[in-house]
Amino acid sequence: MIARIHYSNVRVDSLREPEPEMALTDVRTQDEEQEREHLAATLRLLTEELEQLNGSIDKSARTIKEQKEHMWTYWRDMDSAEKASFRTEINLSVLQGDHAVRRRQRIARLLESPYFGRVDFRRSDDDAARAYYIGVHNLSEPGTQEIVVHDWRAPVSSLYYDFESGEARFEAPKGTVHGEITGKRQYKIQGGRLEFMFESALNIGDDVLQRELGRSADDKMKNIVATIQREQNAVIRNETADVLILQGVAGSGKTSIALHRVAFLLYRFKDTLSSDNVMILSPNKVFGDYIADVLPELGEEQIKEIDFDRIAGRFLAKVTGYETFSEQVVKLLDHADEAAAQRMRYKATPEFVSCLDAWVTSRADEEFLAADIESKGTRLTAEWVADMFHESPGLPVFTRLDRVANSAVHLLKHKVVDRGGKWTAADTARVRKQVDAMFPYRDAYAVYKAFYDDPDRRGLFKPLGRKRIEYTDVFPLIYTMIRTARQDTYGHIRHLLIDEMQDYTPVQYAVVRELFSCKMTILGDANQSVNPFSSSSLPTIRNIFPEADCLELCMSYRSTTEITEFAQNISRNDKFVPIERHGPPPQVIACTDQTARILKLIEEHENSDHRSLGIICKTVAQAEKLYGALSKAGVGLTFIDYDSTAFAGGVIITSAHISKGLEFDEVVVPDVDDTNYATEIDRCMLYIACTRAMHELHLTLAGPVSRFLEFTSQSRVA
Ligand SMILES: Nc1ncnc2c1ncn2[C@@H]1O[C@H](COP(=O)(O)OP(=O)(O)OP(=O)(O)O)[C@@H](O)[C@H]1O
Repeated sequence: MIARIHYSNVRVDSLREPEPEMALTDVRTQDEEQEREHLAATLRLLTEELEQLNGSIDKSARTIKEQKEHMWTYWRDMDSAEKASFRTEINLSVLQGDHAVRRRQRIARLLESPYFGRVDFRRSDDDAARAYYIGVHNLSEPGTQEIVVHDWRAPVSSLYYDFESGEARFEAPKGTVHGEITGKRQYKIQGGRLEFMFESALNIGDDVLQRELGRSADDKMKNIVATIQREQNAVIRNETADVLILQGVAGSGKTSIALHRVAFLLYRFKDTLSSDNVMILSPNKVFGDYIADVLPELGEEQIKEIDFDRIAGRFLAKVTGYETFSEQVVKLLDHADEAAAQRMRYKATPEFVSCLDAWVTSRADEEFLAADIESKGTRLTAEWVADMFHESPGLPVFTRLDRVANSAVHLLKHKVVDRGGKWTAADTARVRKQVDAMFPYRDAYAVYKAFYDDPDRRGLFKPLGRKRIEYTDVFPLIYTMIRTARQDTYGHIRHLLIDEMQDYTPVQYAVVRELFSCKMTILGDANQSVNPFSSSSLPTIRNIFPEADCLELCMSYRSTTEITEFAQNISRNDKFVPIERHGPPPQVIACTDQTARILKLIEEHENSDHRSLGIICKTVAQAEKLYGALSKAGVGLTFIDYDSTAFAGGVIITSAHISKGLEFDEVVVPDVDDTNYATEIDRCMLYIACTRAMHELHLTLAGPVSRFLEFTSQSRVA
């Protein structure tokens, strides 16, 4: 085995300098031959490791079974120390078994494709270059511990992503290693077979990237380790930022990169960070399902997910009913009433957060009125109460009131009992009532409501009937709850990912800051807001996190040049750099019977090589109606609405809002007439819908074309 591995770690300088009389094709053949042998040797090593792991997993299972049988047989005769020691032994065996199972999963992945790249690097203090093969996981030769495949996250692997031929360096644990890259190769290995190999002196070769981008969409997001680009690598490997803000145009790989960043951080800080300590704040459950495979593919456990609706549920379930974000978006798409828009705009500013914060915190000083507390002939003076209350100025007001009440109950109860009296639960309740009466508000809801009594703010709080508040009040109210009473936080989370950052307001960020005191990666695209009245711009988010590192991704990878240029005409972003990849131009199809035309597009799709088609309507109601019509015609398609939890392949029908973050080989956008797409929010939806397409985009309409598509007047088809 050792000899095989030594052979495979062939010194590449000998490969690079062919004998003068050798023809180039001979060198290529020789290179390919050596690569095939290297692959075969690596696969042998993996197979041996797999067999060994299978053996140790079987052994672990047998040991656990025997240990359990032994424990049950002698359980009665064991003392508690023996029982505890037995349990520890079994737990240890289970842990070892789990570890071996995880390792086996990694080996199985490597057997499928052991590596995707190689970089030949000569250290400055070395005469010859050495080949470093790079894959999804590490693989070492068991005898020598020599690394045969380097994990893509290892320090040396950054050479592959960051440098072209020539001078290069990487950060090793002992300091910077300088040297020279003498060659780079990329491989496509599938099912253990070398399908192709590229020599690439430059950055991760265009050829491989083009092949990857030209592929059909999967029903799950896939990992991109083989083709991570340099600017993306900078985001993934940033170890220093406590908060990292990533602004990226549609399709620039923000979500992919954020997940790869998590995998990198889990590897880099494996002693202090585990997947249990990382959470993603995602826009919805369908999106959560779509991204669910990326981390497991990279050999990491899936991370927990949360969304703002669930945070709202946790706080408000017992307080009040409330409108959800999606209900707000639906309402806005239906009809944006100016007064509601004004309320949203007002509550979407950083000034609103400061103003609410100042008002809530000053309530304790301005409105708490200490009074005597009396119970069963015993009394605590107002001075005592005031001293007690002012002893903890840093605590939220209701927590301070609780402290006063608890201390008062404690003291009074002792006095009464010392005198031979009795103290009951009703006495405790009476004391609490007296303390509560010293502050004019019963709870956070009352405090929040009173904030709008100020003449300047009248009319800005408008509940939706009894016991139901607008979405725009949900997070201000939760913020008030946090500022007025102690709340449980997500203390165990050490890294939080926030996707779709533009959709969250400063007060939502204020809530996040209170609940998560951890490092964060915040990503989004200002052009993909779904609520123009309350979206946050990059400068706004930067102001909320002044300590953040801000990075930007401008190259878009998802769509063909034709689709990205089309989408740019709907909503321009001058920083946008489309990748050079061509396909058919988007079609705007004017027709009298859109359903019939869409049925024809579905039929064409089913006869094509494409795997997914997204029919993206402006609203969920429109999607549901069209779903009914298409299903009636016998088409098999999946309707996704706000309650859906899973993302499937094939033909999908949904709304633009729900399609955020998803992608399809082909997209159909129905009803692109000027009644349906007329307002700013409609423009956002149209942009989101069009940018979901990877290879083909079709838009259908039956009336005058939307004002946002006037640029297509020359190219419409009937
Ligand atoms: N370096 C890369 N190599 C291969 N594919 C890439 C690369 N970067 C991005 N992609 C692909 O581009 C597509 C878009 O990626 P992703 O969904 O992460 O982008 P995004 O910026 O979050 O998009 P959006 O904001 O529009 O939802 C995906 O198919 C992803 O695999």
